[in-house]
Amino acid sequence: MPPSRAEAPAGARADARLDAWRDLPAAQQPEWPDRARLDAAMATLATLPPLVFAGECDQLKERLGAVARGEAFLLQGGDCAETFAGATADAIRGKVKTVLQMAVVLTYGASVPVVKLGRMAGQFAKPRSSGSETRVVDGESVTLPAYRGDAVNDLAFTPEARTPDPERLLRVYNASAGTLNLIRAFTQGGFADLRQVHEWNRGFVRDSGAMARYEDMARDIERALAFMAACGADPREFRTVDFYASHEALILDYERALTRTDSRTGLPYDVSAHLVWLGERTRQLDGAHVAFAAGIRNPIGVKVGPTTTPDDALALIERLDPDREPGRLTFITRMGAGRIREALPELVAKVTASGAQVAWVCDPMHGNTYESASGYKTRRFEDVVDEVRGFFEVHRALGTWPGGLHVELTGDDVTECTGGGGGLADADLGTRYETACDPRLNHQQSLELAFLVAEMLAER
Ligand SMILES: O=C[C@H](O)[C@H](O)COP(=O)(O)O
Ligand SMILES: C=C(OP(=O)(O)O)C(=O)O
Ligand SMILES: [Mn+2]
Repeated sequence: MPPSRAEAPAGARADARLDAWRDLPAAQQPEWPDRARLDAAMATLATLPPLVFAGECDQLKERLGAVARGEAFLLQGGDCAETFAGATADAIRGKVKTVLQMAVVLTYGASVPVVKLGRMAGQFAKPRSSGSETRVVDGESVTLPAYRGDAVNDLAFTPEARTPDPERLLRVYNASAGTLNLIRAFTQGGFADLRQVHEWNRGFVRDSGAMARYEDMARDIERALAFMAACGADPREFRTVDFYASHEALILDYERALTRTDSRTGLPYDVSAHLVWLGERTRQLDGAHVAFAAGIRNPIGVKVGPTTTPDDALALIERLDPDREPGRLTFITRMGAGRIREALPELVAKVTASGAQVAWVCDPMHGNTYESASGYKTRRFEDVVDEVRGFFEVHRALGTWPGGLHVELTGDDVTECTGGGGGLADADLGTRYETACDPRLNHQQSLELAFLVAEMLAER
């Protein structure tokens, strides 16, 4: 049926808003060699089914509203950069399992629901500090375009691999669809059963010497489960979990091609993920990314680094959440362990004083990256923990809610971050350094962080 005359102008207005970013400066966009091929790939994407349903985005928004009110805690985790080769059943299972294991421990510590959100099923594009990379190859200095994620080019250091290829964006769609399908199967099909997840945690604490100090908490969780069962809680209630998908909305052509009108409400949603976030490098108030995010109805995250002023934060709220909708806006702070205690208080205090209710989430990874003596990009587990501790201290002093944790992690036993109970040293980094971009916490470090944060939550 053709749209009624009354509806047509509204639709046209909505489209104009969704495309307003095209006239603005867009940071960190690939230099596609052939615009026509990009347009053809985007035309194909625009015909493909949504990856998520707008109603699910609304449900996540509601839950993030609870996070903002201090009634829930957010756990957001996954790779820095997903890769096509890494979208295997084992790797996906490992990440889902790690997030679920962490969530059980955090739920116990927080005594509120934990919202589970993967940096998964779409996290294929990366902003970079430099647009190019120089290496010495066969004694000669060679400079090529930087790797910008599998969405854009390939990690191999050759001119062919590093040339941006827009057809990769169709592979992003396919890899995201496959990943999301398996996540849904795992989390709805019995893999996520609370008793099973707890058994994994118990086994892990028992078998890993480094985790022995958490045995008491594991036993307490066991008792809580037995108590619930004794009270007659229906075990079927604990067989499934809601698990959402998120990624950085970096490549705006891709995000726009997957933006659709919700058939129920007529409102636009970016159906490439439940939540999308803007990065520290792309959150300019007059830039294309903020304009794009302003036009969609998904819950939105914004990374905020140590140079963010309270005025920046208030202006972001005005642009992205003018109606002060609960759960619409999450600030993901990434200050660095050395800066958080000075940089965060004024930001939180002024945003709170303005009456805006945002969710505050701690990314303790991106402010703590450095190059190790052995030449690997790494992070110290102790710095990660210290930043989270600073985050809790600041919120405690202000009487605000430390709403969640955003971490780069994998379920594999990689050696990318140093420290933790396993005592991973600088010299160990080369043993299994597999990330395509930033160093991730491995399975053990992730669980250890969850137990430590559960203690911080319980102390509140
Ligand atoms: O994941 C975040 C960024 O893409 C990453 O930290 C940038 O890393 P770079 O400084 O190596 O470009
Ligand atoms: C690019 C990232 O972070 P930030 O924008 O905070 O640097 C990231 O989350 O991988
Ligand atoms: Mn990263």
